[in-house]
Amino acid sequence: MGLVQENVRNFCIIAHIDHGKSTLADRILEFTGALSSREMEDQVLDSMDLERERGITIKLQAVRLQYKAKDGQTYTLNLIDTPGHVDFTYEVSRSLAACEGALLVVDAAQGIEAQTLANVYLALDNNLEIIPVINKIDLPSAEPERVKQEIEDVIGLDASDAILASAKSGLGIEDVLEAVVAKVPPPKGQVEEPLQCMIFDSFYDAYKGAISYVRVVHGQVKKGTKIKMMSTGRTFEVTEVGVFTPAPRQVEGLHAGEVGFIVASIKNVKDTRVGDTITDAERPAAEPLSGYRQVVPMVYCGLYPVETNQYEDLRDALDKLRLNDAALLYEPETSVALGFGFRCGFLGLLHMEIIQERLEREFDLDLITTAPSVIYRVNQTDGEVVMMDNPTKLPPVAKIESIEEPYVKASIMVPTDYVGAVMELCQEKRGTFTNMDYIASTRVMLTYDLPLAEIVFDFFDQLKSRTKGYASLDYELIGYRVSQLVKLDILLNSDLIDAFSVIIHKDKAYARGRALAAKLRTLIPRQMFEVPIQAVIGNKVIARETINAMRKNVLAKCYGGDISRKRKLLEKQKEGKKRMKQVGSVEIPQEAFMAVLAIDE
Ligand SMILES: Nc1nc2c(ncn2[C@@H]2O[C@H](COP(=O)(O)OP(=O)(O)OP(=O)(O)O)[C@@H](O)[C@H]2O)c(=O)[nH]1
Repeated sequence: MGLVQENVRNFCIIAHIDHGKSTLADRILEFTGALSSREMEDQVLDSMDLERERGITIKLQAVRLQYKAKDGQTYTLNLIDTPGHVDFTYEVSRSLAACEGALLVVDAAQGIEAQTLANVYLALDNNLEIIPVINKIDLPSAEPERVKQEIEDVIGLDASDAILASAKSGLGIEDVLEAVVAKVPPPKGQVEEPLQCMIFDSFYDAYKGAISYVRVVHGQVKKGTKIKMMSTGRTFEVTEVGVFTPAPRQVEGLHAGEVGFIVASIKNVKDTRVGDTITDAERPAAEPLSGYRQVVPMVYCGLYPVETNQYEDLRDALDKLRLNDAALLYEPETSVALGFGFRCGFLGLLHMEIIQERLEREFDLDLITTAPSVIYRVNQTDGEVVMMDNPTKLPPVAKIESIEEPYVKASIMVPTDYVGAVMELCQEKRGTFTNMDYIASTRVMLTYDLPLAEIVFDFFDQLKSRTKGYASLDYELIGYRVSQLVKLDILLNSDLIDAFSVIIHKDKAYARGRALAAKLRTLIPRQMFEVPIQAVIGNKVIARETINAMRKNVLAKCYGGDISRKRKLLEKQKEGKKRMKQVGSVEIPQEAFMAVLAIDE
């Protein structure tokens, strides 16, 4: 097998979002003849519709390519795609662990960004050979020399022979492939040893069940092998092994050092957890590969159907999405205001938005989403510690000793001109300054400890708008800290609307309560009677607004008028109704539930 492994190269592409990772991957596929240019009309590696629309990579994939190098030999290249967004860092780290090398793509006009660095550190942790590629050199604003210098200064990599490329025009692609062959080491594993494969991604196929993308580290796997998932102990029989070229193609077997997929009539992606080790059930490895961890959702929100009769449909839709997304969590919950729905857990805000959009678009559901919340740790006076993902579940004040909230270490990279703006924002968001590093002379890396809850609100949007889009952000969880937190409730017509409740820092509660009450007054239409809106903390009312009673009946002016006009009006009202939720005695439009998020302080 030695000879085969010698000619295998497993590599991935790491980059900040939009620096051209997918475009470069497409060019590589095209160059190696895996796809004709006609097939390249759409970017291939980003396959989901939503991904294409948002221009981001959500699911990573692996493609096997044959490349005839200038040395006359043919190499098997496995290109593993990685997601570019901070929500999916764990998936990035697993796909890196499946490789020996990484192309570090940096935009020649933008230079290094926060996620470039984050990904480079992940790659270094995994001992990957890093090949710098400076992309978009066709742009008039490209400054490859400055970017080279940045790579050397900031990352400490030798960038003197960084490849200059334009994924758009196809320039430098052969140089990239030659560098992969020359610099990325071949895989080392032993075919004779017991099987150890790492799952770096999985997806659900309606006919074949859950399919695992794997890197075989030691041993071999083929059709008929009885495999065991080392984190759960569950066993399955392999029905198919194969590779993507990018079309799926069955192969005889996968051996140490190779990358491919395994099908084994697995009903649920929960059994093919990213990071888990697959071994041979009859000759198991002594230990799993290192680095596996279970992904934990960081952000929770309630999802409720606007029409109560869509509850079952919502459950079915979540079941279906979950098949393909092991990171999505949900459990039934009931809200006094909204009825039956689900509490859902997500990796981050982007993940949450993607799931919401898919539910509405692919499953045609009308949803109400409650404000996202992080998980708080409540230390009760009786000594019990409760993890709480829903503000309505907060124990009564008398039972609370203290509340802790999750904190992140945020790294923000920004041109020096905007340092003041970023510091001001971090201050407003209760951040604690920890560090500032100059990167070249024009840019700065700021580090802050920030409450995750503040990032979850509108931090990223604010950061972008206050720096004209120049700042980039990366963050990682660093633990829990005690904070002065209170629960802010909203009463409509004296009824507590649980879906509006939020946990918030004491110092911000008054401003938020006032703003929220004022906002709701503009969003909730007049009813037949006067509706008071109150923001309360505990028993204390901190803000009050009033929605005046409706004066006219819409139909009143139609009496005696022509019938079609009347019908039109009724239709219109019905349309409007669809987006309304009857809560107690008041009708609340869908936007109101998200308004909690959109308040500027
Ligand atoms: N001018 C120019 N534009 C490029 C080049 N490479 C990529 N782009 C453009 O840059 C944008 C982002 O490219 P993508 O390949 O989607 O970026 P990405 O890094 O894959 O982004 P994610 O998949 O979201 O991580 C697209 O509009 C590309 O057309 C290049 O060499 N030159």
